[in-house]
Amino acid sequence: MEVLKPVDLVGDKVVWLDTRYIPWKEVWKETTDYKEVARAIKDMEVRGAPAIGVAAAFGMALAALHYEGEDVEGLLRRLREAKEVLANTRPTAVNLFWALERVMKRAEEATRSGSAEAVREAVVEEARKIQQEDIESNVKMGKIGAKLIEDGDVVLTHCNTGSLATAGYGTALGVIRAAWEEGKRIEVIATETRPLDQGARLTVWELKRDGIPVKLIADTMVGYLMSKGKVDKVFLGADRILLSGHFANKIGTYQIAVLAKHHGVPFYVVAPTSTVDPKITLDELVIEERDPDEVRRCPYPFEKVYVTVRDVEVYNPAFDVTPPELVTAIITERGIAYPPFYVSLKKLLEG
Ligand SMILES: CSC[C@H]1O[C@H](OP(=O)(O)O)[C@H](O)[C@@H]1O
Repeated sequence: MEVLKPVDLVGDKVVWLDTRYIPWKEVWKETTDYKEVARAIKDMEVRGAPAIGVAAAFGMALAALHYEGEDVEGLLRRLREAKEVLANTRPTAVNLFWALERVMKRAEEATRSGSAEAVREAVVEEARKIQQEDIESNVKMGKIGAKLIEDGDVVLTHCNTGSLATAGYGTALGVIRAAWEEGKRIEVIATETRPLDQGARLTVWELKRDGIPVKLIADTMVGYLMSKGKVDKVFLGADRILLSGHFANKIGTYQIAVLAKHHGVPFYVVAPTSTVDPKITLDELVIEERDPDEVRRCPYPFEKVYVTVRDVEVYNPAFDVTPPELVTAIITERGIAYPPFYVSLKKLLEG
């Protein structure tokens, strides 16, 4: 199945697909400037927790490759500046911060060699490893999660968790792809996922390319379809998972989880262990608030079209938090975590 790498490091450039134009057209961009990579993450040209981690790592690679001096201290200063800029793009997906820490740690370890060239090579190598590990974990999660899908299932998914949100193949969509590739005749129900329509624009586009049957619904239709027995299982992604099993994901996830619990529909989260954050507690979890105009307007590139009165006040949290009691299981590349999650997730992290 053809999957896209939404962001890649090609020579000394970062190349990415501006997903805001999908499904109308594929607009590819490139830059040698880490600040431009940061802007692309902030503007959600590159989006999806794993993909923004990979993009941030490649941003650090640009900072290293385009630092002209040969003094190691100067190069480390440049990398710390880049890390700060990239870390200030979006606050919720832990993959971004985990990737930046990993690349910075590798750079500092490489200074023992004393040469700026060794530091540059180490940074590029670590960024590529992060990309490759994400692709490999997507495929492993796909195989593990596909066992939970039966032939004939109708699977609901929310937002976009495919190869436009990861280094390739996808998390929840990776599970759906794997089940399809195993010959299971499934059908997907994709929610539109207002206000930026990642489901209507990206998930539908990906599944159509894969030839996987998909029906698009408005976010408001989930409860009705579950009440009519039209949904067999829910599979969706995550941006940050706590050891308690609480997880942040695209706004609208929590209400789907409540409806799934009420209607006895199994509710599965699919995410690599790099999305689990063992360091913070629930009250430290930051939910990104985005531009109110995203709710007042159509999504890019029709953002000049308002769907309401221009000065209406707005709430625009980009994510919500779902409690563990609403989660059937969490599928990772290391295995499936079942409640109690503070035990099962810890065990998976300890490998
Ligand atoms: C595998 S993507 C995980 C996660 O990231 C998305 O957020 P966004 O589109 O704002 O970057 C969404 O919450 C997905 O479930």
